[in-house]
Amino acid sequence: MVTEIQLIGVNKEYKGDGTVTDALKDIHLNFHQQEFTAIVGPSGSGKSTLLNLIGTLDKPSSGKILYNKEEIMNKGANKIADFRFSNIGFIFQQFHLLPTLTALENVLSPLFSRRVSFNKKERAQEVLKRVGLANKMDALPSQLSGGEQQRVAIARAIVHKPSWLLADEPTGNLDTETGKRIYELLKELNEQDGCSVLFVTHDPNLAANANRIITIKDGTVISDECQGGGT
Ligand SMILES: Nc1ncnc2c1ncn2[C@@H]1O[C@H](COP(=O)(O)OP(=O)(O)OP(=O)(O)O)[C@@H](O)[C@H]1O
Repeated sequence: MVTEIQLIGVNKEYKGDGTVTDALKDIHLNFHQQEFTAIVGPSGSGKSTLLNLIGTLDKPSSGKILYNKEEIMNKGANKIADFRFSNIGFIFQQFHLLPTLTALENVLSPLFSRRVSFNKKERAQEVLKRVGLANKMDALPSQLSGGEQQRVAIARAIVHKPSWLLADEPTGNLDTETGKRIYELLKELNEQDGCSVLFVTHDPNLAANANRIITIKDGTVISDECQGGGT
């Protein structure tokens, strides 16, 4: 299990149409197991880029990211995918559910073609119950509210038992009250199930309740504050 993630001198540039965007510049950060961290900053400051790099969805242009002191992105594509499957769950603002699959099938989808030590269907049912959707397993995404869809997406993100949950504006598409409940669920997964959580948010109230707040501006970390225990 990955207990520590270290970013050492990480840069990310995007090249295209003759322009180069320096999305992240010389980032040095350490993340530890069971932290509950908010990443904040203005639009375009590099928050999603940071999350994608930590989640092995993309490679730094230079610098290193170490997982328990090991570099993963220099391995082959299959090894990287296996690593991601074992360790990381993603949650997005837009939910990204497959519209023709039921809630249960959506939650099962990361397990297709994967060999696991548990019963897939039982595990999917268990995580749907865990997020409060025991009575919606057979519903299609179109039959669910935004908050319920995000719960399905969270169940899908944790079905393979990752130790790190990376959430890119998980409440960005939800009204304040629903967003708060989704936030509470992430907090519960952190405190009760031991998931490390890194989440990007524009909501200062949600960020204020995290244990650690990292502020990014123009691709650099301008502050990194730990606070005693959150709520
Ligand atoms: N695939 C890409 N190709 C080119 N430029 C990109 C790409 N992805 C992001 N960028 C640029 O990199 C910078 C950082 O983008 P990023 O999405 O990480 O910011 P963000 O802080 O998450 O923004 P927001 O809060 O608006 O989602 C921006 O200038 C953006 O335009």
